[in-house]
Amino acid sequence: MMAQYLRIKAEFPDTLVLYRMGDFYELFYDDARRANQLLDVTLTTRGQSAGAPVVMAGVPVHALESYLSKLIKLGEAVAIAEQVGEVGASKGPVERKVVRVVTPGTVTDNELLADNQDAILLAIASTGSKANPTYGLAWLSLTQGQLGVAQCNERELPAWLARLAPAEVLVDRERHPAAVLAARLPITNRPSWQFDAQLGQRKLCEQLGVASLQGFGAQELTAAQAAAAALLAYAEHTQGRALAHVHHLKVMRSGDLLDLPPATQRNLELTQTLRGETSPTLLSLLDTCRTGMGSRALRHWLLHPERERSTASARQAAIAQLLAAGCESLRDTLRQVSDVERIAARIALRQVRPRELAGLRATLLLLPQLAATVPSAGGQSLLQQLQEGLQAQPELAQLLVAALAEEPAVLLREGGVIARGYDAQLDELRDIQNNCDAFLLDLETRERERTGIANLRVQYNKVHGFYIEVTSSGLDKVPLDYQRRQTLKNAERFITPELKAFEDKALSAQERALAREKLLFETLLDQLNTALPQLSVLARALAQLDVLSTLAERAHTLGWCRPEFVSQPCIDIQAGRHPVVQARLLETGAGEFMANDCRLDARTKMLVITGPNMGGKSTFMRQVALIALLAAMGSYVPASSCRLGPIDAIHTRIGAADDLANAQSTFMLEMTEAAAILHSATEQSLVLMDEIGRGTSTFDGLALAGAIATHLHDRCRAFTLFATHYFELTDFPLQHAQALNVHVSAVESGEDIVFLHDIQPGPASRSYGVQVARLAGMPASVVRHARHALESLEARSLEGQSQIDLFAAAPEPEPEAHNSADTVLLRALQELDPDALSPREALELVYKLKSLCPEA
Ligand SMILES: Nc1ncnc2c1ncn2[C@@H]1O[C@H](COP(=O)(O)OP(=O)(O)OP(=O)(O)O)[C@@H](O)[C@H]1O
Repeated sequence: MMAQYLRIKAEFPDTLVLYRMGDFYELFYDDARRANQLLDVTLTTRGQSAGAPVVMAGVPVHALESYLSKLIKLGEAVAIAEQVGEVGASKGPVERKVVRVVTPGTVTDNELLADNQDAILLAIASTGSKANPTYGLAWLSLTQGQLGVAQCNERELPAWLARLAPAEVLVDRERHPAAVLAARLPITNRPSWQFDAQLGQRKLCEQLGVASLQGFGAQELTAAQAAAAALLAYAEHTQGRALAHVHHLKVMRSGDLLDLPPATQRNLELTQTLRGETSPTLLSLLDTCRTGMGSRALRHWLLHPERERSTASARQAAIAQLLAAGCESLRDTLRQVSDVERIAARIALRQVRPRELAGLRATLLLLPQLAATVPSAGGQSLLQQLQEGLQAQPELAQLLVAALAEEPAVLLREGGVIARGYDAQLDELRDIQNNCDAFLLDLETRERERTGIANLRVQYNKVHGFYIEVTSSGLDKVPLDYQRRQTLKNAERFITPELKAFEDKALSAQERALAREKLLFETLLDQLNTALPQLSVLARALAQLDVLSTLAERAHTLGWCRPEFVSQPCIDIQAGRHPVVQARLLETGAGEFMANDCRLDARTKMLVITGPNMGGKSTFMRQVALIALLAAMGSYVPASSCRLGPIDAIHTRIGAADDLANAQSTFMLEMTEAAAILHSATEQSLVLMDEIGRGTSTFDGLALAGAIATHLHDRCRAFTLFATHYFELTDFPLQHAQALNVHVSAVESGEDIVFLHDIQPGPASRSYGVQVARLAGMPASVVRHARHALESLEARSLEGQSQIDLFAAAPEPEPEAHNSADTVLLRALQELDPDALSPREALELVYKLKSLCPEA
C-alpha cells in the first residue's frame, strides 16, 4: 500500500496528498507533519516502511470540506486520491487515483468560495535582464471563465498584484519576482520550461479558437504569452480537463488604467480597512448588490478604473436613466436570479449540481419579466445593450423544463433528477419500482386463491429478496412450483418462477434507472455546453445591471451627484463628503458631516492643509481621492457638484503602518513610499501627502517635507493635497505660485477646543495639540506641564527666529564658505538679546547692522 501511496505522491510533490482509507483521508510523512501544524490534527505512526515508522495524520471523510476550506485559505494545494477500484477485486490494495486537485487559485466549489469574490489564478513570467525585467502576467478566473493578460515593468508590478489580488501565483521555480514575495501571496512553483512564449501563443490560440492573437492585440506580448503557457497548463492539470467555457481574452495595459498603487488601495480603505476587516470600507458601503455576480463585478469596477472615460460616462448615463425611471422592481427581480456565471463555469467543468441547473432554469424563465423592468433607453446606450443581453432563451429554458425534475435531488447519484415524461425508458424503469407494491399485493391475492392458504404472505427483505411465506399450518397445501428458499422456526419461505422473474426486473430496474439518469444528465450537459456563449453574455448583462442599479440606488439613498468630465486640468468639487465617514457618523448619531469644497486647476495645483489633529485633514484628503475614484469607475459621487479633468493616478502617503515583517522602520517605509510617488507622479496625478516627515526629528522632517513639497510643485506638478503639522510650511505658498494655504477650522472655548471640520482659506493660526491631548483624557498635571513647556518653547523660538528659506532649491555645487561679512552679521544677530535692549540701544544696533552689510 505504501508503494501505491509513494507512486501517487511522486506525481504531486508540492501538493498535500489526501489518501482515502476507509472513513478517513490520510496524510503521510512530511504532509502529515504539515497538516499537524496547519490543521492541528494529531500525528500518529503506523507500522514500518523501509525500517522506519510511517508518520501519518488523518481527517474524517465527512469533514473533508471544512478542512479543505481551511487549507485553501492558508494557500495550500490539495490532491485527493480516492479508491476507484472494487474492494477485493484484485490482490493487493484497492486501486486509488487522484480525482481532484484543489488549489487556492482553482477552486470552483461553491462551498469553498465566497459569493462576492472570485479566486484568481495568476501566472508571472519574467523576460529581459535581471536589472530591468519585463513581467508577463496571465490570469484566469475559472468560475468567471475569464482570461486576462498584461505586461508591466518592475515598478508597476506591485500595483498589478494588489489590483488582481490573486489567490495563487504561479512562478518560475528559478525566478521569484521580489514584489510577489513582498506581497506575501501564496506561490506555486512551476518548472521553467512551462513558461514558454511559443507554447503560450499556441495554447492561447487553441483556447480561444483563433488562428492568431492579432485580433486581441496580444500578438507582441511575448512575456504574457509565456505566462499564459504555464497558466493554462496548470489550470487544465488541476481540473483534469480542457476549459470549455473560457473563450474570451482581455488584454490590459498599465497605461489604460488609473494607477492605484497598493498603498493607495490600503490607505483609502477601498476593500479592506487598515485593520484588515471588510467593513466599513468604500466597497462595503457601495455593495448592496442583489447577486454575487453583481458584487464581484462591482469590486472589479472599483479596482480597475480606466483613464479613458467613455466607459465611465456610459455607466453614469445608465445610472441617470435608472434614477429617472426608478429601479426598485429591477432590483427586486434580480434577487431571484441565480449565479448564472458560476453555473455556466460549472457546466463546462462538469461539476454542476442538479439544483444549480434548477436555479438556471428559474432564471431563464424569469428573463422576460426581468427585461420588462429595465427602463427602455433606446439607441446605442449601455442600458439598451444590457437589456438585449437579457434576451429570452426559449429553447434552453424548454430543455431544462422538460429534462429536469421540478425539485431535483441534491446529488445525481440519489436519482430523481430527470423529469418524468422526458425519457420513455427511464419512466418504464421507474414504473417497475413504483408498481412493486401493487404487483406484490396482486400476487398475494392470486396465490391465496390458488393455494387456499389464507395467511400466505408475499414479502421482501434486503438479504433474501422477494419470497412467499407460509406458516407450518399451511405447508401441506404448498403447490409443486414453489421452491424452498429458507426455513424458519414456524414457517417456510418460497420463491416461484414468476416471483423470481419479477425480482430480477425490480432490483435491476433501480440500478438501471440510476445509470439511465446519469447518462441523460451527461447528455443534458453536452447540450448545455453548446449554449455556454449565450450563458456568458447573459451572466455579464445580469452582473452589470445589478451593479448599475446598485449604484443608482446608492446615489439616490446617499444623495450623490453625477460628475462631469472635462478636458481641462481640474478637480472641482462642491460640498464633497467622505462617504464612509459620513455613513459612520449617521450610524452612530455622532453628528452631521461637514461638507467641503476642493478647487484645484491649472493655476492652483497644491493645497497646503494645516489645522489641529482630529480636525479632519485626513478625511478631507481622502474624500477628494474617493470622489475622483468613484467618478472614474462610473459611479455618482458624494458631492453637490463635481467637475474633473483627466486623472492618471492616485498616489497616497498616509499614516504610519509599521511593516515589521519586512524589517522596515516606520520612517524608512514613509520615505520609500514618498520616493516612489516622486518618481511616478505626473501632471495628471492626484497626490495625497499626510504629515510627511513626522517619523524623524523635527528639523530633518521639516527639511524633507519642504523639499518634497517643492519637488511635487516644481517637477511633478501633480495635483497635491499636502497636510502638515509644520507651521513653517505655511510659508510655502508665498513662494510657490501654484500652492495655496487652507486650514481646518476649530474654535477654542475656554480651555477646550471644538472642531468645525470646515476647510477655510489661509493657514491655521495654531495647532491645539495640547487641547487635543486634554480631550483625549490626558491627566490634568500633564496637560499643565505641556502647556507651560509649550509657552517657553514658543518664546524661545520667537527669539531665535532666523529667516531660513526652507524651499529654496539647493545650489547645485556645494555652497561656498560664507563670506566674512555674512558671518559677522550672523554672529552679531546671534549675540543679540532683544529683551535686554533699551530703545536707544536698539536704534544704534540697526545702524551697526546696516554698516556690517556689504554694499548692494
Ligand atoms: N468633514 C467632517 N465632518 C464631520 N466630522 C468629521 C469631518 N472630518 C473629520 N471628521 C471627524 O473627525 C475625525 C478625525 O478626522 P481626521 O482623522 O481626518 O483628522 P486629522 O486632522 O487628519 O487628524 P490627525 O492630524 O490626528 O491625523 C474623523 O474620524 C471624523 O469622525
